[in-house]
Amino acid sequence: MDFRLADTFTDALARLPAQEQKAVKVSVMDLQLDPSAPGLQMHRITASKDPNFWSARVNRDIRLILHKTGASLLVAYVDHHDAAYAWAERRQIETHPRTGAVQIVEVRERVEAAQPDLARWWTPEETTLPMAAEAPARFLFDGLEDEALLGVGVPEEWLTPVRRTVEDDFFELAEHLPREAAEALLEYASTGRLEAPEPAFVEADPFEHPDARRRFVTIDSADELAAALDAPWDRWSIFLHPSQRAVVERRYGGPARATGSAGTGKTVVALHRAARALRSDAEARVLLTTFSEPLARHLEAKLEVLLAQHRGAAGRVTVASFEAVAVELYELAFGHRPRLARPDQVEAALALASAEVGLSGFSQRFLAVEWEQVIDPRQVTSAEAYAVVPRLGRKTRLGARQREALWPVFERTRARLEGQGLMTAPMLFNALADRFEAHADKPFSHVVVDEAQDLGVAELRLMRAIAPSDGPDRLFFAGDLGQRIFQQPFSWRELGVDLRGRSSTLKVNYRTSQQIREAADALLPPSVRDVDGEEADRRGTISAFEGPAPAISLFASERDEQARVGRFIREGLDQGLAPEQIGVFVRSPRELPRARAAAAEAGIEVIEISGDRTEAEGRVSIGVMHLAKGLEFRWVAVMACDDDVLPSPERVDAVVDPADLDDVYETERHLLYVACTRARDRLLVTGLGPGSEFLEDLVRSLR
Ligand SMILES: Nc1ncnc2c1ncn2[C@@H]1O[C@H](COP(=O)(O)OP(=O)(O)OP(=O)(O)O)[C@@H](O)[C@H]1O
Repeated sequence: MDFRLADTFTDALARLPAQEQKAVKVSVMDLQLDPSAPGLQMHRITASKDPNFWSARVNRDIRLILHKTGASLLVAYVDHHDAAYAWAERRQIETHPRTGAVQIVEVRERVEAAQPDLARWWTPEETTLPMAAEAPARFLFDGLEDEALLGVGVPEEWLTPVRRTVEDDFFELAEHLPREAAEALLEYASTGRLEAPEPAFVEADPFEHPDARRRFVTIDSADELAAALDAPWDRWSIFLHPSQRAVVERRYGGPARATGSAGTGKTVVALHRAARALRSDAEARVLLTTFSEPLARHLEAKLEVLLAQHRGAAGRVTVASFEAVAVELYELAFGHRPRLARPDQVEAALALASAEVGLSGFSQRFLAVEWEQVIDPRQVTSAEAYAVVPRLGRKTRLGARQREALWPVFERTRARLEGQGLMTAPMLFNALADRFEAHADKPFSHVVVDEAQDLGVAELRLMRAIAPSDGPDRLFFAGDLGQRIFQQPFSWRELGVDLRGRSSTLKVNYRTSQQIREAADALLPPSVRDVDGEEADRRGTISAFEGPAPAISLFASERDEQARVGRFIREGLDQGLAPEQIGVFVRSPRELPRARAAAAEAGIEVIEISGDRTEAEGRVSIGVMHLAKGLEFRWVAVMACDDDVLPSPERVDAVVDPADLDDVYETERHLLYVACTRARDRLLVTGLGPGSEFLEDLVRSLR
């Protein structure tokens, strides 16, 4: 007999107090060992339309709800006695006649009995369209055939309510529908496209249908059960969206990538891929890497959840930032720690070299950009190499003469840094890439990279060099081109990382409400292509839940702005949020005092997000937008979006190549997008009037 858990059970378990959770876990473990479990005093729930629902006694008050058939025992729910019975009486578990997926379906009569006002959904003749003052309401799905609605998993009994849904009712209705149906309808409501039905899943076990697997998990061992019961609040660790699962389970013959807008679960997919490599291959040595150490620590904590019952696996995985892993590998390979040059040391070396050579006609700024974007990452180490290096995307053309004149400056700069025993980060990555490219013996069997949009040329070379180039699933990248804030675009294919046919886009946003996501998406083009022509398309993305629209306010003075953000923070705290569930972001350190002042207005302590820490109990997190990446908060305020703050005037002024201006604008937009998409439930964007030009797109999306 198959033993299964439903997400409705793990969600309900997560809501119980710790003591009761413990008792429930013991009962569920007993049940797995012996499905007849006489100690649990099972009773059929006769008031349910579904004859297979049973209750099982955990203690005097708590009841498990089980769904038993000849072939399957499903733990469906848990709650206090009356609430548990009411849950089962209101539902039935059935295989959808068209899709073939098992669903938990709410029974019409019970819904009507519990919420009489919803009876209107089934009485179309009485449903009249409410008259709105501005836009007249309309039935959202009136034009769809039954067959189309059934094809996306709408239960038969719910066809009428779906047909009669008006916009204001939609999210309430969606709560009652299986997720696959709600998502398909939401996509239809926002794009006018209804996904084509999959061929029905007739032969196989209906619990194995991809839509069933997002809510039911089959448990094969006591270890698996313990892992699921230990972290019931980490839904992502067990229940994946079919599009996530497809990427997690696919066997890739070459490097592969998952893209998707912020919050679609790219990190979740990266974590599952790393865990899968570790579990499926006892010899695997996996690198899971991302762009900063705090994010690496977040990944590590989450990976622990996935590997809770695979103790041996933990010793075979390294979780570290791009730079930290490079430093560690360098030490192992060369026997000493690299000393990394600070930006001011590089600038000083360039200035000295330029003076020594007597270079004229090129600004200091030009030299710095040429070094940062061409010479250093592309490891140009000779005049001959510089003469032919492609200066991708640079609009300032450099003829042979000019390159000849410039080369001695870069040569001396490199020599000076080396003489001081210093390396830049790209030098470090390239030195290691050279070393490992030449060796058949690689430090890792699998490399999984999160935040891959911010890999530079040298980092990508390194990632490619430290895992074998043959064999499946060696290199996996998760990233969103719309969140690129550090690196210039370049061709991955030119570096031997060809993603053609192995790039997938995730479309369901689990983090951010529909309203916040729609506003933030307005900051970016709907679809972008990378240098190699691979498309990342944000169209058709939907959020798993809805909430209030974001608020955008401009003020005449910083004091007024701070008072508004202070009230926002206080409101969150008064509504029961923990301070660490609130984040406040600004463009640069110069604006941080404004965030501090706002928190002071709310009478709450802050922690400043840094390279080492992102949150602290009892404190609101404040930080610059660059460090917002990968984080999430229930409520977010993005402050100081003034017209002379965003885009950063320093960056705009420093542009020497006209091509860079577009890139500065693009990455400044990305920063605002990253900051806004950290919000789960509420977003407030503020600034001094007239405000950043980027706010116009946000405002337009709210009209
Ligand atoms: N299948 C799932 N079930 C439940 N929650 C999920 C699922 N997938 C993702 N989430 C949750 O959604 C949120 C966003 O996921 P994640 O951080 O993986 O997204 P992302 O695409 O990497 O975001 P970003 O681009 O902003 O870094 C997280 O809180 C995560 O736990």
